[in-house]
Amino acid sequence: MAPPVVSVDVFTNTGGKLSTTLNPGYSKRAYVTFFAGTGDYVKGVVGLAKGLRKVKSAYRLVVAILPDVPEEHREILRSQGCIVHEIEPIYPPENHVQFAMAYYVINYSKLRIWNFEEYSKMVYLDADIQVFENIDHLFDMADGYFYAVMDCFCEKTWSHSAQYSIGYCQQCPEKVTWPAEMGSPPPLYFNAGMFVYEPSRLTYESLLQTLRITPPTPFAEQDFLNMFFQHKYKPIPPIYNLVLAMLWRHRENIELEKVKVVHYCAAGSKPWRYTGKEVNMDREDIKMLVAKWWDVYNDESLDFKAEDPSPEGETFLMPSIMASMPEPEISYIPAPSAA
Ligand SMILES: O=c1ccn([C@@H]2O[C@H](COP(=O)(O)OP(=O)(O)O)[C@@H](O)[C@H]2O)c(=O)[nH]1
Ligand SMILES: OC[C@H]1O[C@H](O[C@@H]2[C@@H](O)[C@H](O)[C@@H](O)[C@H](O)[C@@H]2O)[C@H](O)[C@@H](O)[C@H]1O
Ligand SMILES: [Mn+2]
Repeated sequence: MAPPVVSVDVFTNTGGKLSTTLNPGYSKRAYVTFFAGTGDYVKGVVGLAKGLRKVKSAYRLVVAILPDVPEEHREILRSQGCIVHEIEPIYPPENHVQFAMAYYVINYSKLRIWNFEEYSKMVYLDADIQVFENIDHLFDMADGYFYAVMDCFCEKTWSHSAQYSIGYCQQCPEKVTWPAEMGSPPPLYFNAGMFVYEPSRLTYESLLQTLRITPPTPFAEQDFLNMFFQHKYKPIPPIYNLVLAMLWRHRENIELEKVKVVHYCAAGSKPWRYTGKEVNMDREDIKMLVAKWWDVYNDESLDFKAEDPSPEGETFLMPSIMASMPEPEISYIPAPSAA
């Protein structure tokens, strides 16, 4: 049976402008990405900021950064119109698990973005994502759910898993059916490089509480979020997060010309590190998508200019000054339950 993918087509895209005028509450929306380290991921964030500008997104890009990001990189991001928001790292409980990629350990820090309560809804995008068409309509989806795109289990990064060992993938569940002796098939599993969520102090506290008693697993915060939001998860179509391996694993599930969001997550595909040498990287579709990323990154007309009409009529100076202040230490008093 095909998975119950939510259709997003029903939403008319007003670019957010109209909705903002009609309902001031809509101004509490933003895109958010995560950025750590001294390395070249800063290029990914700059590319993403320019990509969102190119598609005329009505909302700002907040960059949740770890303390290790050097000042010069923070300045580059501010000069590209981003709201730089420092967060403290979050570490998983002590354990000897092997992450699918060693650096995934820092990704638990992503959980801090649930504490961004100045926004009512946010769309999270990895720094290795590019947005080629406006996706502001994602903010109009019903509250109360966690929206993301289903992942693929076919790449070697999944070799630790039961799914991989029997050749099962949720993208083609008929090809290898889940054997009865292995119990019920695993619940739908999303890729955590892109998701739509609602910041909430309560959810944030609960995420941190739960993490304390949850041993880490190979896909780090992605596994954790899948477990935590299992019953709130609603799959959205793969055009909102094209995990590149889908192009050679499940080509029949992808209409490339309709893809709005590309996630350069396959080994060797980060555009700013691309050499074309790794397996599958010499494909024409990959070369085309990497070239499209560079077109946006190199386009000087997409650089932020202070005189640009700011999304939502906000001034650009105020929020970035405020956002770069450390998070206040608030001790949370739970609100009385409505029941
Ligand atoms: O040195 C790093 C590594 C990762 N990231 C952030 O963490 C995300 C997740 O890592 P990555 O996208 O490399 O994982 P993949 O999607 O390739 O599995 C990146 O997109 C960045 O937002 C970062 O800022 N610096
Ligand atoms: O820390 C866990 C990470 O896991 C994810 O990785 C992907 C990616 O590594 C692909 O190459 C795999 O093939 C795919 O299946 C896998 O889920 C997210 O993209 C990233 O944002 C982050 O959450
Ligand atoms: Mn990624």
